[in-house]
Amino acid sequence: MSESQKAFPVSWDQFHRDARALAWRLHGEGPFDAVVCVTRGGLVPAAIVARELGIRIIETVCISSYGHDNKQGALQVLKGIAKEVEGDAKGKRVLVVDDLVDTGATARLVRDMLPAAHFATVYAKPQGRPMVDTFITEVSQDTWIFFPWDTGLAFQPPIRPGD
Ligand SMILES: O=P(O)(O)OC[C@H]1O[C@H](OP(=O)(O)OP(=O)(O)O)[C@H](O)[C@@H]1O
Ligand code: HPA
Ligand SMILES: [Mg+2]
Repeated sequence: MSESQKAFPVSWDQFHRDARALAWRLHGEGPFDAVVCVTRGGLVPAAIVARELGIRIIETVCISSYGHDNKQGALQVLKGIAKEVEGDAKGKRVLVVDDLVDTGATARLVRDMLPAAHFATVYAKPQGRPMVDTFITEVSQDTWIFFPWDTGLAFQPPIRPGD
């Protein structure tokens, strides 16, 4: 995260509520036969959505691009999608779940693999938003979202410095 970016910390509680809200919205879009989860960020929302919608076939597509410095590097597909989940219709009745879309590069790559799938994220930034079919909360492009699995409780200095 650079100094000009705003921080948007998300607690476990808030994330669960937002992922459940996503499941409610997706309930009207299905039915879906399988979930394809974009690891690793998509693992937690995929578990929540699959539980709510009664989907028991869960596949992963393993993609990495952002390092610990939160800078985007080249997209790397570490594992593709199994043929039996992809199906003949290139992802018809398949729900793809990720935690967020930022530039849209990851979503574009997965859409190329599964053009007929429904793509859902919990959060979306404006640049990547056109790549997503369903999302819950939009944040500005200059916001960095901090997920609960990446953070912990820490002292916060007061807004007004002093003692
Ligand atoms: O829209 P984009 O600019 O492509 O960014 C969004 C992607 O970046 C993050 O994944 P990351 O590559 O950091 O890997 P991770 O899920 O393992 O944290 C996030 O989970 C999305 O998958
Ligand atoms: O805002 C973000 N937060 C966490 N991971 C991310 N990967 C891309 N953008 C983000
Ligand atoms: Mg990811």
